[in-house]
Amino acid sequence: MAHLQNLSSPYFEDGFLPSQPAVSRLPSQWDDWEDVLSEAASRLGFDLSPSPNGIPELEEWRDSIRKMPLLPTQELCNNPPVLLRARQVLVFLLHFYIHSIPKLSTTPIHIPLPLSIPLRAVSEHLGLPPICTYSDTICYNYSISGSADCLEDFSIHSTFSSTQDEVHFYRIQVMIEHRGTRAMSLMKSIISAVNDSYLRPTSTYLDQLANIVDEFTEILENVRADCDPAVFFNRIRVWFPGGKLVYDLEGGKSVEEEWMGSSAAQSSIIQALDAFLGIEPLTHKQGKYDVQPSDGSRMAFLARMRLYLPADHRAFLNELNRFGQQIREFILDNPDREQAAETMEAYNRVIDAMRKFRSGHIRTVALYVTTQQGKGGKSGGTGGTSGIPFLKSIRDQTIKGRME
Ligand code: HEM
Repeated sequence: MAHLQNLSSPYFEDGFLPSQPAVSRLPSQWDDWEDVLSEAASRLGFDLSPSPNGIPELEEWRDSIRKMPLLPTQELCNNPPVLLRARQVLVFLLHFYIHSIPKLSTTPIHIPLPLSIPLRAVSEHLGLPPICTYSDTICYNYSISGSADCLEDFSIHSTFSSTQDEVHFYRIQVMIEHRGTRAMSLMKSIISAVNDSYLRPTSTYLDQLANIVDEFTEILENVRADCDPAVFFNRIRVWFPGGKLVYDLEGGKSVEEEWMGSSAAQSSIIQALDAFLGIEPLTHKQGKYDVQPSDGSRMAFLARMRLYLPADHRAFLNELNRFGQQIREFILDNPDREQAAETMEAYNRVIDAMRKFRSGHIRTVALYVTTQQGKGGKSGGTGGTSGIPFLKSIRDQTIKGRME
């Protein structure tokens, strides 16, 4: 059997959170960005929410973006924690900018040079699109104080709405990614056991992996403790969507691009589980609920969401996906049928845990999105999907991954 996986990958040790978390403020050279961001949070966060008419009185704030000096990015690229904060500040400025503009016509929004140029340079360096992603709201937006045992140990650097609800919403996701580190190290042990053709340790580690996914479900359901569904729906998620944007470039040029918004569908740890279990051909298969951008390109939603992960994560997940096919064959074709049956049971427990996670997630979306829509909001997910019907289709595909 081919040994496909490079076990020295740092993702098996550190998970997908950066090994050095982002700093909470950029050095003074980039004060212009930080100051305009603080200004946005204080003006936009507390009592204003974006509406179809935008927030015309914030024209003055938007003008300060246009008048910012064009700051350099070269030095940022040599200092990862500072680079990650720069990326996060720039995408938050971008989303404050685009979602505060009155949407009176369908004309794409121009992103002014002082924002567009550094944002595109930093994004290119990280292999991320020039739009807000899950990495920005979650992975580059926290620091740990304490032992990381409880949500309060995670400090969140920036929010759109300046609400505690948004802080809690982000903390839930940071904690899942943080616990994901243990999932990644178990995946490494399983790959190693499979490479050595050991069935028994494979079962033990699969059982432990199922427990971690169960823990994800518990953490997810705790979102209700401190994030009010109406606040989430009306004041938080409204900042996440992407759109068709025209990024100004030097020399009077510009480029028009369409990007989807930030969604936890861009979580590397959940994508890693699908890849590792070999169920990507099911969950990443094109289906009737996949949203497609207006450029005519067709792709399954979760496969498209992978394009919103940092380039290094994408490359790693593609490799992990090849292992996923291998673990299924290892169990199905193993000559030791008795022990293989036990391992299959353990594998199915992980699939069941993923199903439970996705069912818990659907209940959460029903409360935070569907119920709120009934109160007059706009439908669908921030990634542009139909929401529940799409999520149910992914959950049902997950169950098909069970081995008999
Ligand atoms: C208030 C809480 C949440 C709401 C309202 C919510 C909403 C949604 C929606 C509407 C989608 C569909 C895709 C889109 O259009 O964006 C989605 C997808 C997804 N969300 Fe959430 N979400 C929440 C919390 C979480 C958390 C804490 C996680 C954990 C990392 C998570 C993980 C995912 C994943 C992995 C997908 C892709 C579908 C799948 O793999 O099953 N979500 N979410």
